[in-house]
Amino acid sequence: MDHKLVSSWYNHHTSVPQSYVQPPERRPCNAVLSTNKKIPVIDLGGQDRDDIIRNIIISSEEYGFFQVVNHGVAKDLMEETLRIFKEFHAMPPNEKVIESSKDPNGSCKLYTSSGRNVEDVAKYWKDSLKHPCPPSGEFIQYWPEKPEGYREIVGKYTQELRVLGLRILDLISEGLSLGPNYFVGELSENPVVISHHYPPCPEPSLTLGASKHKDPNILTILFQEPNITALQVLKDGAWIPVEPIPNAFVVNMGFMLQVITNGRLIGAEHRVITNASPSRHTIAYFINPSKEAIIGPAKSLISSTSPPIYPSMAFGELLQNFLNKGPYFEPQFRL
Ligand SMILES: O=C(O)CCC(=O)C(=O)O
Ligand SMILES: [Fe+2]
Repeated sequence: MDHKLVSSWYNHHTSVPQSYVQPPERRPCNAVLSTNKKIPVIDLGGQDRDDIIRNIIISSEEYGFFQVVNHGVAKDLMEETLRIFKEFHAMPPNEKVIESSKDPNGSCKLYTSSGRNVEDVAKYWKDSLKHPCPPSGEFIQYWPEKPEGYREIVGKYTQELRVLGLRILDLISEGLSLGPNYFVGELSENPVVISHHYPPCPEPSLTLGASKHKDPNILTILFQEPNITALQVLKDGAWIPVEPIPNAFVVNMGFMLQVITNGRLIGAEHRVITNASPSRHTIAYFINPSKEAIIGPAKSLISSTSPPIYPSMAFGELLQNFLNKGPYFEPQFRL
């Protein structure tokens, strides 16, 4: 694995290897960019709870994305966590492999490109470290021990992100009248954290850091490094760049939330472009259900005038279908 990591070889190249060149229709240089739309920003510290809920629902219906400020996660903890992940990706390749291979069952994983067994038409300019981070503390013995302080800092960060995630889901369930604690328990039991590293790329116009995709989960909370714009959200055929705001988080709905809300909130498609410099790091916190949790339209959202548009299925099975069939899955899955 170590020689395959983009970070291990990118600085020996002045052009991108052919296997990283995207087909013309996917290249950032041929993309239509949105000129007048912006991802909404929501102040979670605002006084008017109803107003916050209204903004969250409108943004989730319209964009499937919003950014949050005054979210309650300490700036120092965000910076510390970003620092520790940056240090991880800067370690020698063999050390990164050792630190991320402690679980024989592979719960903690260091991968490059999409991490899928079957590659897409072209590879992606990215290395990622991924592991579960459940509130029970299970799996922590398989997390990296280096850089020093990793487990303590990432443990603290993921606990705080869980609090924030459940708070946002609570506001969503109130906004949609799903009833209290709708997402507490099996719908949010299996969170995962991924630290993405997008090294500098000599030909950003030809490459992508991550493909166009919907997240296959309930909700994602992303911390992106300031000053580098690379995340783009697809709306009405044009890409909206998600400008980083210092100390803000980007929040997006996953496909499972789209199903639960019977298509009312959208799991928007998004992708990541590359930059000539500097390198970019992001931290994605994914709220995932347990494998057995049944994902289907919430009963309170369906009626004779609003029938279910999706069937119900165990998360494990739904995820497999979603990952195996890719973009063809969603139209097939509709009732
Ligand atoms: O790194 C980013 O900007 C986005 C990552 C992402 O979309 C994901 O992990 O699903
Ligand atoms: Fe994503």
